[in-house]
Amino acid sequence: MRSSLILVINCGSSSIKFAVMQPCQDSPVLSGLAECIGLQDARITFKSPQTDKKTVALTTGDHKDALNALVQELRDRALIDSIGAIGHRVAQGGSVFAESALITPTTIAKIEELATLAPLHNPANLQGIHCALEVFPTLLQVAVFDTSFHQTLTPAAYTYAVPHKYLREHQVRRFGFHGTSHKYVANEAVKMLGLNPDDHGLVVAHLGNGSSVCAVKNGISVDTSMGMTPLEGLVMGTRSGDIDFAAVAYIGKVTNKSMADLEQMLNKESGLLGISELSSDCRTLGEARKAGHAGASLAIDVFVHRLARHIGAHAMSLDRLDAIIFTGGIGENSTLIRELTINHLKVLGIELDSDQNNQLYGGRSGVVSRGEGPVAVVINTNEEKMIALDTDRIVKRAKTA
Ligand SMILES: Nc1ncnc2c1ncn2[C@@H]1O[C@H](COP(=O)(O)OP(=O)(O)O)[C@@H](O)[C@H]1O
Ligand SMILES: CC(=O)OP(=O)(O)O
Ligand SMILES: [Mg+2]
Repeated sequence: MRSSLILVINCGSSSIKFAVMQPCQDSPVLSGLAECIGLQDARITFKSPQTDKKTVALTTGDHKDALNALVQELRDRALIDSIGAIGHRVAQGGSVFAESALITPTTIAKIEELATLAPLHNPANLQGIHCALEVFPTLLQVAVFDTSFHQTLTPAAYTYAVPHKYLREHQVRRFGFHGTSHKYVANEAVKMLGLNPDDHGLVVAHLGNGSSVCAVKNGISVDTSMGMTPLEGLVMGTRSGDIDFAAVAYIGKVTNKSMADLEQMLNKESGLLGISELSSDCRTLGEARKAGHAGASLAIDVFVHRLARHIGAHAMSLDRLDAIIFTGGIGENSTLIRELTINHLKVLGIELDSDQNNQLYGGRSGVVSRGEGPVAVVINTNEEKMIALDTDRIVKRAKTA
């Protein structure tokens, strides 16, 4: 397996996910999660199918420190020489990148230009790219964009109702995110449910720290809830999702907050965390709700209400509705969020199968509804596999060009 492994890097601002993949396999040979990047107690945890979890404290806690710890682990496991290429998740590819791209100085310059359109994500993604170029200077590297899958949105779906010159002159439009995940689970759903690849309609709910809904018609994204940046749409861990801009302007006026403060408030202090005044983590909120915490209860109710509303709205962008798919950390594991959401979907003819729902978490997928109508399904996403496959394809193309 010499030089046949792909290192997948998904760099966030405070965490980095790594996976060492064989492109055609579902499970990683090694996975890693660096947490609390930039903070004092930064650490990295490694997992492989053969060994127990191993956690190492990071010295400086920055992105480069985490990558160096990963390199050491790859050396210790004699995997370092088998890494043939690196795939990076990049959130915002704008209208520039309709597909994954080989990382070159031009690609980096374009990703830098697009950073204002995904301020929480692209700068962190770029840090990962720069560090990886330093640490692995001889390997080909590929950027895989969240936005590529949504390049099929029509102008009706991506245009904001603001003066058109802002789209013409400044690219102000909806792009959508989580495309790698939406594409993967939609494809899995077609296989799992035996749907016709040329005649199906799905609504995918990717629910993680960032969450979005996508309407997929015959394998193609036709609508999605995130917009120009990953702030629009659903309620998220710390992001508000949809909000009346006049409400934000009013908050700015009564608190003297600047535009930058307001952006920070909507991205980092809102969502589940902002409503509950407790946590952004759905697990913590589920437990607190059971214990009678009013803020946690309200946060979950608002999350579910918004999610059900977006699922219903996205169904209207399809010609037929075969299935609603739950994926991402919350979608795959929270039986509570699925139960509450499916109970909101009666108008669509979807009825919860409680027994099935309560059994699907921790990596198990399947149908969680009953009856004749569209089905509700849990499918585990695998962005790492998609990134590895695309990286492999782009690198092979570059080598034969
Ligand atoms: N067993 C669980 N029950 C409920 N929520 C869970 C469970 N496991 C993970 N989650 C939630 O999933 C979310 C993180 O999802 P994930 O997809 O890993 O995030 P990211 O967007 O960072 O990739 C958190 O809100 C976490 O609480
Ligand atoms: C685009 C986005 O929201 O990504 P994440 O879920 O990783 O925050
Ligand atoms: Mg995610």
